[in-house]
Amino acid sequence: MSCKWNQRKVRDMDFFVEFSPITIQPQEIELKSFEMIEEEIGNHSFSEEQFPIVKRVIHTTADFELGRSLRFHPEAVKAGIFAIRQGKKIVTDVEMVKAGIHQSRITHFGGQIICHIRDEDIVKEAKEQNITRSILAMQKATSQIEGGIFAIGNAPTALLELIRLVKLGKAKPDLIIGVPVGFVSAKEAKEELQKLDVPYITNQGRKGGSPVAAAIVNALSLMAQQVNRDENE
Ligand SMILES: C/C1=C2N=C(/C=C3N=C(/C(C)=C4\N[C@@](C)([C@@H]5N=C1[C@](C)(CCC(=O)O)[C@H]5CC(=O)O)[C@@](C)(CC(=O)O)[C@@H]4CCC(=O)O)[C@@](C)(CC(=O)O)[C@@H]\3CCC(=O)O)C(C)(C)[C@@H]/2CCC(=O)O
Repeated sequence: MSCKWNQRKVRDMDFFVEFSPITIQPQEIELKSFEMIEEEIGNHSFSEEQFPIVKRVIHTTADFELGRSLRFHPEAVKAGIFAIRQGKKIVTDVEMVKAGIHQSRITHFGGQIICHIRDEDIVKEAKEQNITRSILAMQKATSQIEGGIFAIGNAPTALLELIRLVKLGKAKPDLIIGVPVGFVSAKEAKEELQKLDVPYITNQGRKGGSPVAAAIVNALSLMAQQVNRDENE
């Protein structure tokens, strides 16, 4: 499908929506969405490499304020793309993040997505210790893998524990995607993350969530694929 063809289709979208919504192709809907996001976002200071991630988060949430609240460590995008292309593991805090990640784009590079929140040992130990499963799941993941991408979209305690483990030298992630949502400790955990000298992608404030974390990984995996294509040309 050529680019010109796509652009014409997008311009013709109003016609399709009005007269024949059933004929709209999924790709066309996504293209139209991204066109609308670019039109509506206005001035911003995100770099060329950061902007595709911002756009995908807005696309997922329809929330410009959330998109604009994203914050990037200067090395974050490069580190994320590199880790995916190296087939590094992706650790998620909850199953919702794992489910939202475009799996084949990760496995294509030899990568794997891991989530320990439902592991029997984690459930049992959390009850015994009376602490969150999220904390224990992070401890388990960091004890088993070197580097990797940690994508946290739900649990503030997962992010706080990961930060603690990094500070102790017990974890050295290639990238931390820290966008937990909510009222208790979510905002504060993200502020702490921005003090670390580890590549991170986060946002300011209470907003976030599993779809946001998954969207960020998906944007990075698309970019990793593009780098591969560019190198093979
Ligand atoms: C405090 C927690 C919050 N959870 C939120 C929102 C959602 N959580 C869903 C589900 C199904 C799960 N949440 C747990 C991770 C569970 N949630 C918590 C904890 C109590 C503590 C986490 C923390 O403070 O860091 C956490 C339990 C734990 O021991 O870690 C989950 C494990 C609960 C469970 O089933 O036992 C579970 C994840 C299960 C899995 O992946 O297998 C929701 C889908 C619930 C819903 O809305 O129906 C939802 C998902 C939101 C998202 O985008 O991910 C909050 C609101 C974020 C809240 C944290 C903030 C707050 O309360 O202020």
